[in-house]
Amino acid sequence: MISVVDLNRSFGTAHVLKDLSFDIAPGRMTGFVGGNGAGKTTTMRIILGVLEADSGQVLHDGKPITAGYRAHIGYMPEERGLYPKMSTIDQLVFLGDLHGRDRRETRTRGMELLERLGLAERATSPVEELSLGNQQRAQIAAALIHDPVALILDEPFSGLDPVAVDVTLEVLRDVADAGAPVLFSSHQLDLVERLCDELVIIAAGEVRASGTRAELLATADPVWELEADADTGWVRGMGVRVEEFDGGHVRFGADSEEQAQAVLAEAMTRGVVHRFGPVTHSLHDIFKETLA
Ligand SMILES: Nc1ncnc2c1ncn2[C@@H]1O[C@H](COP(=O)(O)OP(=O)(O)OP(=O)(O)O)[C@@H](O)[C@H]1O
Repeated sequence: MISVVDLNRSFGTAHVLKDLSFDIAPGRMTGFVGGNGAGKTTTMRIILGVLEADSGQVLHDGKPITAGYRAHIGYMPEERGLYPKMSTIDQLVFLGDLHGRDRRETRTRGMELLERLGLAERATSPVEELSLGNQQRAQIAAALIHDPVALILDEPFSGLDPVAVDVTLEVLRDVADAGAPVLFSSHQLDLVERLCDELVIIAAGEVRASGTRAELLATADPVWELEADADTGWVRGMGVRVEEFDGGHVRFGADSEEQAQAVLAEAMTRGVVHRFGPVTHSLHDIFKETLA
């Protein structure tokens, strides 16, 4: 388990991380979501030790994280950092060297990774000759080449086509399934919704919500929708919270299923009901609500 505990960090007068705390559990994919400038990259850089916090701690299994453990984390930084003139496979072997890995084994492992990521045919091309999406795949391979004990990935899916997203996801899932904690930031909520086991939503350097997808969805206020052939303005008098109203269509929050059913019963005495039921929330709704 990697834990960040009460992290604070300022740049000049801007206080960008404020008592930020969350866990990255082993064997889980944790999505780190927040708007531009929320503090995701700053947090990741502090976890990796490339930036210092003003206060707070990064723990590994409850103890201060060590340089030795950090060296074995697979990191994909926001500022991508491969050597443009070096071929992808040589790059991977070079990174393996830095981790003291056997060159022949690293080359084999590198080719396997490139194969899985759909980049094997370009293995010997200089990185600068790859398309942006393929450079991104090469970066993912670079984060994985030393069999990392944990993964911290800054926007790993940006710029990837849907097929590449799927293969990358499989590869990351394998790392998590092997027991490593995996944290990735993303703006793409649909992806986060599909990919991650746990979510941490931050805004202005503070955690606004965290938990599993189901836990977050359960925190959302239950909302119902009613569509009838007659005007539904009377719903306002039923003691529920009307969120949207447009003639025969109304969306409202109720404290209980019974209260919502009472609205349905009333609607049926007034005319034909075309549709009635609870509204299924998406993470997108939660995200908007959390950041509102
Ligand atoms: N080296 C720095 N010097 C000054 N300000 C910085 C520095 N690094 C980050 N900041 C500021 O800290 C805040 C948080 O930035 P950070 O990059 O962590 O956000 P983010 O959530 O990763 O955003 P994005 O999704 O846009 O990448 C921003 O206001 C940013 O301008």
